[in-house]
Amino acid sequence: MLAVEARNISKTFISRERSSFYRGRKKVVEALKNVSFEISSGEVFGLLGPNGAGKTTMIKILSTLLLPDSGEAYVNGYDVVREPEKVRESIGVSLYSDRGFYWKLSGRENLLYFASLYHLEPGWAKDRVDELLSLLGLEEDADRLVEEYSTGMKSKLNIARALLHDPPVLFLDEPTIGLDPNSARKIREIILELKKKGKTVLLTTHNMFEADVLSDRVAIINKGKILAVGSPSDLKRRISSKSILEIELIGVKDNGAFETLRGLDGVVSMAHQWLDPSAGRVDLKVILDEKGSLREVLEHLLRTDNKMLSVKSIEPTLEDVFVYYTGERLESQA
Ligand SMILES: Nc1ncnc2c1ncn2[C@@H]1O[C@H](COP(=O)(O)OP(=O)(O)OP(=O)(O)O)[C@@H](O)[C@H]1O
Repeated sequence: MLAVEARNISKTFISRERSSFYRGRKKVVEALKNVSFEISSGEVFGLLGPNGAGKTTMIKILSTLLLPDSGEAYVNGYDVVREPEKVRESIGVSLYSDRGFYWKLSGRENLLYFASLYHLEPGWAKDRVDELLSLLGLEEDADRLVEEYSTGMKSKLNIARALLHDPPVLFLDEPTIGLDPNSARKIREIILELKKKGKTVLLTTHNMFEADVLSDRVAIINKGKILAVGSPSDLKRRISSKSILEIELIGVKDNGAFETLRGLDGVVSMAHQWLDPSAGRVDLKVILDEKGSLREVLEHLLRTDNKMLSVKSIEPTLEDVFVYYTGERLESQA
């Protein structure tokens, strides 16, 4: 059975820029362009893409918080536009941008308050809150004020709130962003625990490791378009006949030092990331097909006046799949 179905969803935002120079200039952003995908019941599905790719917009549409301009979407079989109440009963949502807790209440009091908003029967709600505090590992901090919570604790509380009414489908927007490695690992364990309980999870992330370890299937999204969908191993297999080089350079003045590589025979895609702009340190990924030559790439780079710190031939990761399809890195560039 399909838990989520999106068919040709498009969404454009029109806003006014507020810069003093271009006061009121109209800005049009096509956040989603004909996006389609399906998620089976019980699946963990990752939407992987960089900042601004359209991931949160997609989650907001599926959560009935935003209306699509065109296209159709169904959650748990219900139409997000025509049956929003039924959709809301079926989902738990944890949006990165909106934690919205009451800081002067404890974690437990917050959950009990939100349970009352969901009209959960008070006796049942108390047990449910205890169960969720334990699932999320928040028992010890349950009676502290939320204003004293760390970012990780607030993220866990956010997921607990999404689970209060025991919905079959969960939408988690960047569930581990800004967390220390331990808290991030804990959240990932919780997501896998939820999968074991039969929940369907749609998570958005710009972290390829997270998408890889958690998702049954991943959709790679960039600039409002889905570029590829498949299991992490499927996606990596699509580029397994290519050679992926990771080259670290120092003393690079500008992109011109490596951009000309694109013209070399056999270079199918490449993307860079500035590691330390003041020292000109750049991490460069180059994807070659069978016509490409490592020697030619290195000779080309040595002709410029930067230094090569390391060259590695690596196994494909989801980030390389992203580079292959977009010619960009997933992480932000300087
Ligand atoms: N309410 C809005 N008004 C105008 N533009 C918007 C609005 N919401 C989103 N956008 C724009 O739509 C695009 C997609 O944004 P969205 O938040 O969906 O991306 P994202 O993939 O979730 O990235 P991030 O992780 O940075 O939130 C961006 O260019 C964003 O600036």
